[in-house]
Amino acid sequence: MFLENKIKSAGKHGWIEVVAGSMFSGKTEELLRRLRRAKIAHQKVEIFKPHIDVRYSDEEVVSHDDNSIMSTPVETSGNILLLCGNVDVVGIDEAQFFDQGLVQVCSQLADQGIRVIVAGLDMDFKGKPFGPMPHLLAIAEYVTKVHAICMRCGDLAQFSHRLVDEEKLVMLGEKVEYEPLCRTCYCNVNKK
Ligand SMILES: Nc1ncnc2c1ncn2[C@@H]1O[C@H](COP(=O)(O)OP(=O)(O)O)[C@@H](O)[C@H]1O
Ligand SMILES: Cc1cn([C@H]2C[C@H](O)[C@@H](COP(=O)(O)O)O2)c(=O)[nH]c1=O
Ligand SMILES: [Zn+2]
Repeated sequence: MFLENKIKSAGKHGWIEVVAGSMFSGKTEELLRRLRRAKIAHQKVEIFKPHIDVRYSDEEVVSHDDNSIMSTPVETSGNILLLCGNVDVVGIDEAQFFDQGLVQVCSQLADQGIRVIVAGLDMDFKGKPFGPMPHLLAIAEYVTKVHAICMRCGDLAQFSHRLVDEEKLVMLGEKVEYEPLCRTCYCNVNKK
């Protein structure tokens, strides 16, 4: 459970929160939970996602459990800065798909007094750090690593194993294309 500071009583200072983990680990659910609570607190919230993420909806951030919130799809991280006038909280989903400029954008927003909440895959299907996520994890004030359930053994999973024969880094997908695995099961499937 993440406990929010009170933006108003603490004065105008910003910070970066990162929610990271494998696919199906609850990143989007946790992002939505934090954003809904900010809205309940009457804070002005803007939510962004990369324009390529159109799995469930063009304009919404949608979790695997079908919870959703309206968002603005953007082509580059720079567009986020242009769309953040007078906001208290900025939410960004699928951060791994953004360009490296997202790091500077998040820093700038936090420096301006905005609470920035970023959710994304920390590793790609090869187990390598994904896009701007490692840098964001390094500079964030608060980091939450969430875990899925391993589809082979029921342990905690931190890897996203690709089930189809495709080598390109970006390939949108769901349960047909990916399964979350623990370290032992991920090592076993990659030995074969
Ligand atoms: N193997 C799994 N481990 C955990 N949750 C799973 C799994 N498969 C499906 N889910 C569902 O996915 C939900 C999390 O969805 P979501 O927040 O969209 O995850 P993420 O954004 O990390 O991919 C869980 O609440 C659960 O109902
Ligand atoms: C591991 C991995 C994933 N992807 C894609 C697959 C999904 O469309 C998203 C992740 O969505 P989620 O909300 O975290 O479930 O990313 C990819 O393109 N490349 C990869 O290596
Ligand atoms: Zn396992």
